[in-house]
Amino acid sequence: MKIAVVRNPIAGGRTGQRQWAPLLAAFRARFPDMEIHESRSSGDARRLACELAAGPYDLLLVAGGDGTISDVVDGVLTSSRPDMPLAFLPVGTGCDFVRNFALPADPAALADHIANAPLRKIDAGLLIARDGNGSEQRRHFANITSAGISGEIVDAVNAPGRPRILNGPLRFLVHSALAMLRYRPYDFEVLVDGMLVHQGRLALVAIANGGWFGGGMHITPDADISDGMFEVAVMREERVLGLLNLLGRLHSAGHVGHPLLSFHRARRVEVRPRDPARFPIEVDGEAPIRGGFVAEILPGVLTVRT
Ligand SMILES: Nc1ncnc2c1ncn2[C@@H]1O[C@H](COP(=O)(O)OP(=O)(O)OP(=O)(O)O)[C@@H](O)[C@H]1O
Repeated sequence: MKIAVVRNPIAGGRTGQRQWAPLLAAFRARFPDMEIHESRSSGDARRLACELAAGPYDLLLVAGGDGTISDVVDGVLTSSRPDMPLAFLPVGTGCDFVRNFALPADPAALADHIANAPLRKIDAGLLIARDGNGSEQRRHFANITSAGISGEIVDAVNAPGRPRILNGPLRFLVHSALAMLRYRPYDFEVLVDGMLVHQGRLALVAIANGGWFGGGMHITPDADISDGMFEVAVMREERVLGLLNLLGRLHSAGHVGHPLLSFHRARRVEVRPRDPARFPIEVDGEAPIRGGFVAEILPGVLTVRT
């Protein structure tokens, strides 16, 4: 099997560096001809994946976190070979997307698993957004697109130019707390397959292919990456304390059944904010866009070996 690895050398920070050496050794032992290609800047994994998908490979192995997987998925799906098989080496801070697969933690076991796993098809999402100038942006995503307080947190965590005194989970925690202190609910409409399911003040809407975001928060426990549908969670909490309480329950999925939450299944979701300029969207843990958007499920477009 001819394998090209797309590696983000900064994914996971110092922990990611430590995880990489044993992974590399185990995969080199299993696949001696494996090639390694490193992303050079933010978003560069997208270019690499697009180029490598057109190359003589049987598999692209993504070594990175959710942002890297998202870039690679967008690169492959916009390449000349969108059915290029993908597999994942989790080296990141949150690594939420890979939680949808029961991957072995041990590097040698993971290499064996990938060598023997069958190819299968899973869904991906397509985000279509309009920026302040009205120009359209399209972006594929692997896991979850969400907007509201989550967009604000991810925006703050990833903001360029912020001193990186804090790293990894602690950085996420501090920025979450700061975003909560500043919290004002967002005013928007959510349409699910053309039906208005909410209009007014919301904390968060999550449009999910997979089940987890925010480093292990099980926001959409019923999400299935191969059912051809999004699972949509709408959170209507307006008070900071109530929101903290709800977010605190997410890791154990203890939010399900809460009166201020509703879940929907859909192929197409439209989100229309009253104030697009104050409306950060996060896509697979990155915050590239602001404003209103449409998300469409693309059933079975990704080929994975997991
Ligand atoms: N060479 C590079 N230099 C700087 N940034 C890079 C480079 N390569 C990729 N990136 C960017 O690094 C960011 C973080 O990557 P990634 O999301 O994979 O890791 P993570 O944040 O540690 O993990 P997770 O998203 O699972 O929490 C992404 O926005 C990606 O575009």
